[in-house]
Amino acid sequence: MSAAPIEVEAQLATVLARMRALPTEALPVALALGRVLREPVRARVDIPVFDNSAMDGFAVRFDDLVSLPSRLAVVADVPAGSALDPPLDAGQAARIMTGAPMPAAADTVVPFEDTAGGLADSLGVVEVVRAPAARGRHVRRRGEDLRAGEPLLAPGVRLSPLALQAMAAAGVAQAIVSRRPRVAVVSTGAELVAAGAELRRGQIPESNSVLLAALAADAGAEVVLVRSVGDGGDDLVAAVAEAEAAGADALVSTGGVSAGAYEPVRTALSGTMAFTKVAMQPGKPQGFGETAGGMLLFGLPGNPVSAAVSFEVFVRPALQAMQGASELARPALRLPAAVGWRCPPGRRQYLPAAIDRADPSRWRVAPATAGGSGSHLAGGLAHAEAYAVVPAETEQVTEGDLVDVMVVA
Ligand SMILES: Nc1nc2c(c(=O)[nH]1)N[C@H]1C(S)=C(S)[C@@H](COP(=O)(O)OP(=O)(O)OC[C@H]3O[C@@H](n4cnc5c(N)ncnc54)[C@H](O)[C@@H]3O)O[C@H]1N2
Ligand code: MOO
Repeated sequence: MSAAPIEVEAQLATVLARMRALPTEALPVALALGRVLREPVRARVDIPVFDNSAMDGFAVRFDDLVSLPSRLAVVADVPAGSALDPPLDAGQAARIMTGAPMPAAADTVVPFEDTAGGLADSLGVVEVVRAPAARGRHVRRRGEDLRAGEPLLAPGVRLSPLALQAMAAAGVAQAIVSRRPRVAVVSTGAELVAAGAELRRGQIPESNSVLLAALAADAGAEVVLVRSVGDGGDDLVAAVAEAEAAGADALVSTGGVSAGAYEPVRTALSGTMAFTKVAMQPGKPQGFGETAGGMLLFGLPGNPVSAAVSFEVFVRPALQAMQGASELARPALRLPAAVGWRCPPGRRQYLPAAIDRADPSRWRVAPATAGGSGSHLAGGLAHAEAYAVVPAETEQVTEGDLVDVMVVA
């Protein structure tokens, strides 16, 4: 562990170089939320599908409204879903509802509100009292949003509820998406007991597996195994075998990668993982490798904040790449610091942070805890929604300095 630490980008490049895209699967659009699209989607139908009314009222010929009030004979009734296309002569109108197809003979819609009788007196003769501003008013044109065959979504997009709606509206029934990465989470440490259990001296609640399983699921993964093992390497090796048997694409462990006497990951997995010091705080010791069977191994440091930051910096981009996502990074902002804080010398700082939104036109970033950047300050994560990312050369952030912010919530 005496070699000089390597840059974050160098370690990330090592990780990403090993990534292979997972297989694809076809899913009904309604089940594709959060999946990464792997094939382009084109509209199958026009949006709107046909010229239709934007208002409840009357489909008319604009030329019939040159002098007001204008009395027109209502010769048809066209509800939404109707296939009718009633012919209209001069002086005739059709009652029409929002979303119903425009009669080919009409060019404009007059809402009920602009007639003398309104809905109550709408099947007989309509007296138009206010004219639409122009021909075509209140008519939604076929294909004005999107035409059948036009591109709708590109591969690499993670499907949001809005994107799913657009697909369905364009008549697309299924999406070709990435299979979810299968992730196993293994905490190591003899001191760890399940949260809520009685603690004897030396023991602490196990929290990293909760964190990492949630982060993995949030990154689109299926968590196939969660284990907490002691410091004996055998249990860890058994957990690795169990993860492979469960078909895991990646195993994310925490703890046991630094310089102590009992480091199960470093010792038991030394043949399959490389251990590195990375110039970041927290998250300095990192392990990464791959089993003979092709399961990726991420050996993250055990300190809770170190585990959280390491996941963001290395594991999340890797899971994104496996899914074929075009965007590997979290959204980034540059915000002024609300207060000053100290930074570790020579290591890029990832400080759990909260965003002060009091002034909507000037968000500011502040440390999530008063305690600063200690990697053991798990309680501070309760209020963290971002990391302030400060270059290795910076020793002090001063109030008002612009800081890079990685938004994670
Ligand atoms: N002599 C040195 N000691 C340490 C170095 C070093 O360079 N030289 N690096 C320090 C840094 S930086 C970190 S980070 C840690 C990483 O240590 P490990 O990855 O080996 O992790 P552990 O020692 O097992 O645990 C560290 C810390 O985190 C707590 N922990 C671990 N797992 C969990 C869990 N699942 N849930 C909650 N808390 C957990 C554990 O109790 C320890 O307090 O090493 C430094 N030491
Ligand atoms: O790298 Mo450790 O993660 O500083 O606490």
